[in-house]
Amino acid sequence: MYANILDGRKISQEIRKNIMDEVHKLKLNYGITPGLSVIIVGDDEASHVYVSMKEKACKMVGFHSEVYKLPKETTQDQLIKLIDGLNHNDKIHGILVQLPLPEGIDENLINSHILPSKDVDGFHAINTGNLLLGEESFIPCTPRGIIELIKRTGEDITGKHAVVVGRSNIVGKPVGVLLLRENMTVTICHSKTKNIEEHLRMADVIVAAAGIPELIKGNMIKKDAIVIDAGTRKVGDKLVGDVEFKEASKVASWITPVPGGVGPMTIAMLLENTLKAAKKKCE
Ligand SMILES: Nc1nc(=O)c2c([nH]1)NC[C@@H]1CN(c3ccc(C(=O)N[C@@H](CCC(=O)O)C(=O)O)cc3)C=[N+]21
Repeated sequence: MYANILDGRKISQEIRKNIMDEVHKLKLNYGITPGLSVIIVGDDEASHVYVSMKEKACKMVGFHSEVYKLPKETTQDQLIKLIDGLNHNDKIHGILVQLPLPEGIDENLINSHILPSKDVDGFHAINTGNLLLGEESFIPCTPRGIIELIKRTGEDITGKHAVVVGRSNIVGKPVGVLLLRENMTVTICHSKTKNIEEHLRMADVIVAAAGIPELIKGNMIKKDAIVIDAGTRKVGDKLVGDVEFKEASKVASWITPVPGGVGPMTIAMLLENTLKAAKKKCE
């Protein structure tokens, strides 16, 4: 094993500890307890696991947490009514609708009903637009977590080449914008890219967000690259990333494990975004 491990579990614990202290101060000085509502529709097993992890994380840092578990037959109108109520609820500072939503529900439409100031996922068009413009906004949790991990390497990435694999609205696109903000040269590859391997071999930083288990092999990675793996898929009873970890860790300088890398950071950033939303109340 050559690479250094970017331990997302450990880093997220540090972040959570800081959040706990901040929550304590917020309660003491302003009587505010940060509140997060998570809405989940349908019975996708993995989604329910993620949502209970979020709920647990909220409780651990002293947030008020509400989870709305709705049946898969829930209509768009019912969802919008629930969101409207939460928009007006002073106890709730952050609202998150777990994705993916069942077929027939328009995710962008649903997200557009969340008040931008409570949109802790950063998926509302206003936050997405402000991110692109470089204005103050809520930044999506996984991309934020990825940048945080890259910063923790201590390496200077200015002017270096980042290759993102995946162009989703949740990870690929926003992380591309954030890497650009860090002054990297950014290539975004996707399922239609003709020569992914060629791009990958030039990368100083690889962000894998394709959702294809072990798509990226060790021989596609430049020596001493930083490799961030945002893929998580269950293969049998094992959680597998987009990177073939064993081979990749022989060439990369830094690498994230799956599990224990990007996943825990996503949740830590959700807590940070919710804390930020609550703090806005004391300005
Ligand atoms: N509106 C919305 N916001 C999201 O942030 C969102 C979403 N929808 N839909 C699904 C994805 C996925 N996601 C993860 C969060 C934590 C882990 C995580 O902590 N994973 C653990 C392992 C978990 C396990 O054991 O299954 C790890 O990587 O160590 C993974 C995935 C948030 N997402």
